[in-house]
Amino acid sequence: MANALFYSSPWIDISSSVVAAVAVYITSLVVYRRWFHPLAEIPGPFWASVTHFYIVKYNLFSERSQFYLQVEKLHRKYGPVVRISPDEIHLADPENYEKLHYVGSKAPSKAPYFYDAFGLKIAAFGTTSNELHRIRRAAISPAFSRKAVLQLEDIVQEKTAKLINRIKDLLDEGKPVDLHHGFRALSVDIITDYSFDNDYKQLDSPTFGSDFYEMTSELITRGWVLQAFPFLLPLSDLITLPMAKRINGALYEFLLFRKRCVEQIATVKKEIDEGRDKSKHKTIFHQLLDPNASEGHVVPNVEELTEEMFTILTAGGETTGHAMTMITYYVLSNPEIYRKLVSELKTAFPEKQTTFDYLTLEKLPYLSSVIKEGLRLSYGVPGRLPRVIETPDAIFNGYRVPKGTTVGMSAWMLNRNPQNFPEPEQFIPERWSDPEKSKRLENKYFAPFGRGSRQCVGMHLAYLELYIGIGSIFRNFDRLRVDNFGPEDLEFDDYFGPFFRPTQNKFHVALDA
Ligand code: HEM
Repeated sequence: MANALFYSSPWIDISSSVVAAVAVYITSLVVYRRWFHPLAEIPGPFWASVTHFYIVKYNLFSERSQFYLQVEKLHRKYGPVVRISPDEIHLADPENYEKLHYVGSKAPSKAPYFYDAFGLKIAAFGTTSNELHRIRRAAISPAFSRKAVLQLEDIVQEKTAKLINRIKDLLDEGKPVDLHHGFRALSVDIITDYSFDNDYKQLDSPTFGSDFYEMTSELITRGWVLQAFPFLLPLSDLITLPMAKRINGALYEFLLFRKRCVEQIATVKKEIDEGRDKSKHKTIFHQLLDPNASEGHVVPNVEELTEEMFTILTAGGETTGHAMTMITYYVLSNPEIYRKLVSELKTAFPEKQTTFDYLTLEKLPYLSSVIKEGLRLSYGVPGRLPRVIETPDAIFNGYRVPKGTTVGMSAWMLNRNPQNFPEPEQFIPERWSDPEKSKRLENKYFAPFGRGSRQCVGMHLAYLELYIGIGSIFRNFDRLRVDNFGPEDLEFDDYFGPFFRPTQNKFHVALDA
């Protein structure tokens, strides 16, 4: 009797029907995605063709976030075009880079599923609409032109001299110097001085502001969580400072940092509006708030300013600091390269001095080759930059790819292509010494700052910092050695930028005996 009741329960009938309907839906979806989808012909693993969780698995549920390495393995197995999710493909052939990254209203746009997770939808970096990007980019570009950036040279010189003095003091005391954090402190102090005329003084901190780096590293990992579960994004906006304090220390520090940015923006804007501004130099704000900054310049509102500033502070610190760290590591690990670089700098600047002018530095051929090779091997943004095809069809290596498909290429693969960079894992500045060959590589096969309309806006500033930072270090110190850091410590996780684990040794230098 009880069994009869059980079997005839309407709830059981409904739930069985729901389960059956879900099973039919999932099966049909899998069959469609794998065999009937417009990308069905594109090779790749079965699971990648049927579910987006193929990528999520590598980003979130693996020991390390190294999907960029998995993509490399897939290309080795399946060829130059690989399907990495139901509606996304990845390309390995460098010839495709300029088909994907160019200037124009029909150029592939940034993929919303990927970039919305950064929570910066109205900033030049985060916006996925080409039209909105054109407006946002026009607002910030004048502040980062080569001309505008050259006016900043004094700031870069002053901060670099400060770092050099800190290094000298520590070496005199017989202590190793933490250049992993030292270079990041340099970039953060430069960008905050440039932005607010008020730097974060990380170069004065005994640890070079390592807590700021720890906070960024801890929080950056959450980007992939928000990408996998986008419904969490609006919820994360509801977290207040007191709530964050209870939930997670890094989150609390991050919200404080964001609050501080907003307050600084409000103060600077008010001072400029009321004519009380006493800045020592023209900041990014002066540029952004000046309606005559450039033709057609639209002054951003406070919300837009906040997002732009926040992007600039986070994009401008870690990337350049990381490149300087890697360049210094590779030079010190190769005695012949170290000797050649120091010799070129000594010839150009016979006297030891505190400032080394940029216009002279950027003309030094060996230093330029060292910087290019360092940018190649530091992989500023190592993983793919996913773009959505905006034209009816695109063709990559013979495969027809319809409008709306997400297509990506990565610096990790581009910079290690053995046809363009033989012995790709070796640091060989000489590969850039022939001007014609170097130009060909730079024009077509090398894009550390991206390419096209979404190319890095901070590129001129980054070069200014790299030339002055690297030039000053190696003109001042010709007897450094790497301290307790080896090739195994170079392995990184991809959280849009390359990040090292807390357990890995950080790059330190000491005086050679
Ligand atoms: C060595 C240093 C740097 C490297 C390797 C680098 C690399 C890149 C790359 C690859 C992109 C394209 C990202 C994408 O398509 O999603 C990018 C964009 C961007 N970078 Fe940099 N960057 C560096 C320094 C800087 C600096 C110093 C700043 C700040 C002033 C900055 C601000 C930005 C911004 C705002 C964008 C977005 C541009 C847009 O979409 O219009 N970067 N960067």
